[in-house]
Amino acid sequence: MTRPHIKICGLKTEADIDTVLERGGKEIGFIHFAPSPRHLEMDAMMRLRAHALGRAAVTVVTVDADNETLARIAERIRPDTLQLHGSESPARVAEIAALTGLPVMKAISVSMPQDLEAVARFRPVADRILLDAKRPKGSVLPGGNGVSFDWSLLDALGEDRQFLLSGGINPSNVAEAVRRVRPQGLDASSGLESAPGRKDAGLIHRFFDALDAAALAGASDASSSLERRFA
Ligand SMILES: O=C(O)c1ccccc1NCC(=O)[C@H](O)[C@H](O)COP(=O)(O)O
Repeated sequence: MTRPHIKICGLKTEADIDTVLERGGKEIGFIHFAPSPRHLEMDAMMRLRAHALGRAAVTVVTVDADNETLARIAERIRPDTLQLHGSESPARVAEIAALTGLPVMKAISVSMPQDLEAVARFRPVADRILLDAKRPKGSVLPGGNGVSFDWSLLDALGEDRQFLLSGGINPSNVAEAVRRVRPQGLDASSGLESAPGRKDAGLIHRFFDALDAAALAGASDASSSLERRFA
C-alpha cells in the first residue's frame, strides 16, 4: 500500500508543525475563520508560514471570504493553496483563482449520493477537491467537526481517486480509510486533538504509526501475493 499525501489541518503552534513534518506530513493547513477554535489571525499565519517555509506546503482555509480578505491572504501569507470551505459556487471558485493567482482546493460536503455530482462541477475550476462530511446539526463550523461520512458512497466515483478524503479521520480509522477508499490524499484535524483547537503530539504520532503499519502490512500482502504467483 502506498502512503497517500497527508495534510494535517488546523495547526497553531511551531511544535505541532514540527511533529507533523518529522513524521512525513507534506501539507499543513491554517484556519482563517473566526468562529473556529483553530482560527489564526494574519500575523500568526505569517509567523507559522515562515516557520514551515521550504519544509511543507501551506494551505489557508477560508469560508466564503470576501475579495479583500483573500487578496490579503495571497499577498501576506503566500500559501501554496487556498482551501475554499464555504458555499462558493464554481464561478466563484474560478473568480478567486483569478483574483489571487493561487491554486485552489474546493471542499465538498458529502452525506448522500447526489452530493458527489458537485465533483464534476468543480473539477474544471478547482486544482484539487477535498471531500468532507456535512456539518452536524447545530455546528457553526463547515469543517473540523470530527465526523465521518459513509465512505461507500465514493464507490460511485469509480476509479477516480483524485481527491483528499477528510472528516473524522483519526488514529483508529486512518488505516481503514486508506484501505477502503484509496484516496490521493488524506486530511485530518480534530481527531488529533485533546481539546478543540489543541493538537496532541501523542495522537499525531499514533496517526502516523497507524499509517506506517498499514503501509507495511500492504507491502507484505503484495509480496506474499507475488510469492504465491511464482511458487
Ligand atoms: O477545522 C476547522 O475548524 C474548520 C473550520 C471551518 C472550515 C474548515 C475547517 N476545517 C477544514 C479542514 O480541512 C478539516 O481538516 C476537515 O474539515 C476535517 O476535519 P476533521 O473532521 O476534524 O478531521
